[in-house]
Amino acid sequence: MSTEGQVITCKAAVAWEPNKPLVIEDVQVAPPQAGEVRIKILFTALCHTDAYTWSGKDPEGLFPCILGHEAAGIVESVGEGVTEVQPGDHVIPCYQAECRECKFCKSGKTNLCGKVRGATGAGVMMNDRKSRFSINGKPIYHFMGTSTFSQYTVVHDVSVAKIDPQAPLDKVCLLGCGVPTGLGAVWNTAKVEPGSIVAVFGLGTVGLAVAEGAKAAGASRVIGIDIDPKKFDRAKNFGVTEFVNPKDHDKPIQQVLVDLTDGGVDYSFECIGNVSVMRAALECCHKGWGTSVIVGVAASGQEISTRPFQLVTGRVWKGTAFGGFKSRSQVPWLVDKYMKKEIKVDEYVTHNMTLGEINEAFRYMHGGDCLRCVLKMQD
Ligand SMILES: NC(=O)C1=CN([C@@H]2O[C@H](COP(=O)(O)OP(=O)(O)OC[C@H]3O[C@@H](n4cnc5c(N)ncnc54)[C@H](O)[C@@H]3O)[C@@H](O)[C@H]2O)C=CC1
Ligand SMILES: N[C@@H](CCC(=O)N[C@@H](CSC=O)C(=O)NCC(=O)O)C(=O)O
Ligand SMILES: [Zn+2]
Ligand SMILES: [Zn+2]
Repeated sequence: MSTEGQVITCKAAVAWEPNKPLVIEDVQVAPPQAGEVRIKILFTALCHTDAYTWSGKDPEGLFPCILGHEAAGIVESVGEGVTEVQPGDHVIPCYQAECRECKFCKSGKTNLCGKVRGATGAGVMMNDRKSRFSINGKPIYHFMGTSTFSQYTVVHDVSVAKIDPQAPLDKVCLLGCGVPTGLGAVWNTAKVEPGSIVAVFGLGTVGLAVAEGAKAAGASRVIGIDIDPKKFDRAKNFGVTEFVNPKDHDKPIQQVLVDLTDGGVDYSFECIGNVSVMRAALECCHKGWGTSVIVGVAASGQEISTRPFQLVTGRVWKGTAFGGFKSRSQVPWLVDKYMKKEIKVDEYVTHNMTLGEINEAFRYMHGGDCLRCVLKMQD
């Protein structure tokens, strides 16, 4: 029986308050309005950014909300005026929209899109500035324009990437955030050249994807830095050629790296969200040209600092969101690359669980062995 035009009641994990366990609730999901798409979510992974907002440290965090932004599913119904997807299409919801019409999209200089960002940051849909989620009439905020910890979600049409229907959704859900972020930080933001020396701070999913991207770009050395020595063995499979544990050294880690590389690395990537490490990542770069890319998300109130002399003498400090990928245009391309075995995805999935086990899944995520935990969303 078609559910088009009907309110759907389904299960979702609701964050009622910061840091309190998520609660599986029966949630009412309203039909999509003009320019909106309702998606049946089949699989979602957990990302550290979900945990960050849940912790209460995200200045944009609103409660109660439905978190989640790394997922894949099938279009259930579309609102008026939606032309690029239809019911039955396999899709990845994209927290970074791409409208192709706004000043940002037309600039050719960024993957950021301005069309719906104001609404997604306020936890509502652009049309009427209201939520499509409610529990017995009480509105529940959206998150990052995706809210994939729900069996059904409503997103803006500019936030939907249509993908190859043959692609396994329990794997390609990862292409909604962490893996593209690392690959794109190397390919789009830094534009690493063959022969470069690269330093990757933090060997979680994002850092490993940076290493994978650097290897593919022809880097001569990929130095992985992590305080957890358990990370090193696995990282070799993703392209890391050398390991440094800051705990093994008395000197500041930037000095250790400068000494190891005859003056500094060509490119560094901070994939942790720690502002002291961001400084070290900049200062381990080679004088005259070294570029450091901030990928990690630091909490509200945190600030970066360095001596301006570091920049005067030619080092460059950059940041990246979703690895600079244009979501609707390039996520399908990434799925195709995965299908052709040109990029890894399966290797990042270390745990598979269900929506009902989501609190336990977050505990695994914070444990050292987990890269990505994928939740099966439907019963
Ligand atoms: N800019 C963007 O578009 C995106 C940013 N992120 C952010 O990227 C960051 C990394 O994400 P994941 O890889 O999933 O996290 P993760 O927690 O799996 O990996 C972080 C790694 O850093 C290591 N680490 C922690 N403190 C360290 C220190 N002081 N020195 C060296 N290593 C240290 C940990 O042992 C861990 O291996 C998070 O902050 C996340 O929010 C995630 C996705 C997109
Ligand atoms: N609301 C947060 C923003 C955190 C942030 O920087 N998010 C990244 C994506 S992290 C994904 O896992 C991003 O792409 N930012 C660009 C954007 O438009 O949000 C805060 O204020 O700290
Ligand atoms: Zn993420
Ligand atoms: Zn746009």
